[in-house]
Amino acid sequence: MSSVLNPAHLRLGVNIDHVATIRNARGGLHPDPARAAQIVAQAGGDGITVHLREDRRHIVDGDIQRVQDATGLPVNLEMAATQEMLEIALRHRPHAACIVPERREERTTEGGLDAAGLHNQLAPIVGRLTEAGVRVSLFIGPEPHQIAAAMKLGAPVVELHTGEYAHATGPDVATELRRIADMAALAAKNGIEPHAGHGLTYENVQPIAAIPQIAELNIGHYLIGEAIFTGLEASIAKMRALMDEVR
Ligand SMILES: CC(=O)[C@@H](O)[C@H](O)COP(=O)(O)O
Ligand SMILES: NCC(=O)COP(=O)(O)O
Repeated sequence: MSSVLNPAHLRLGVNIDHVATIRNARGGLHPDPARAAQIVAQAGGDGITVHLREDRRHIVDGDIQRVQDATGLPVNLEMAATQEMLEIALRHRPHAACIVPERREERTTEGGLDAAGLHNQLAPIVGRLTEAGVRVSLFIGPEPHQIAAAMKLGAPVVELHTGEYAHATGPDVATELRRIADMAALAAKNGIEPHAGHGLTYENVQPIAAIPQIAELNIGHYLIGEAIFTGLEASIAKMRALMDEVR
């Protein structure tokens, strides 16, 4: 059976950006994101995610190759839809590239990509990456018109932004969860592999992990934060166990 319809194993991509945030606080080499990637592999992570931001606030250009060389795990490069990032992605040819919206002044990626409104800007980027053998993903909000736009662009993957779910309280939690579940089902029905991520924690991961069509979660900030207290291997193992409990 296709992995879109029944992903046997919910993959965990670990975003190691914030290892670089700590490194950059002192401008040296420690802690090294490449070493973090090796620990992700030891801990049973299925992939490494890095977001090369235009302002290089965490991962920097030289990290990409070092992270790619550190393990045999697939690397998912998150990138803005710019010529500069396209050239970098084509040079490194990661397993996957997830196109994300970026605003320099934002604290984090606050919403999804407007794949519908940016069709003309995204189409050549999706095309060039696809030709280069890179699996393209679009980081979108859980909205039907964004799934339709991803279909029109021929993206094989969408990553549903879980930030609004993660920040919701009271009855809004169920509403946000339903939006994500419905859009995961819609994506899968249309042959697009749904992933999810942003703001996921030990407390909120299980309802998302239980959505049967979702094939991969990308989790970063919380895992790196927990690693300060328990170690990176232990924080990943605990997240993995929580995901496995519901699949
Ligand atoms: C797109 C996304 O969600 C990630 O890139 C992740 O959150 C990285 O951290 P910052 O958003 O804090 O840069
Ligand atoms: N695409 C989401 C991601 O990579 C991790 O987001 P977060 O867990 O750092 O919020």
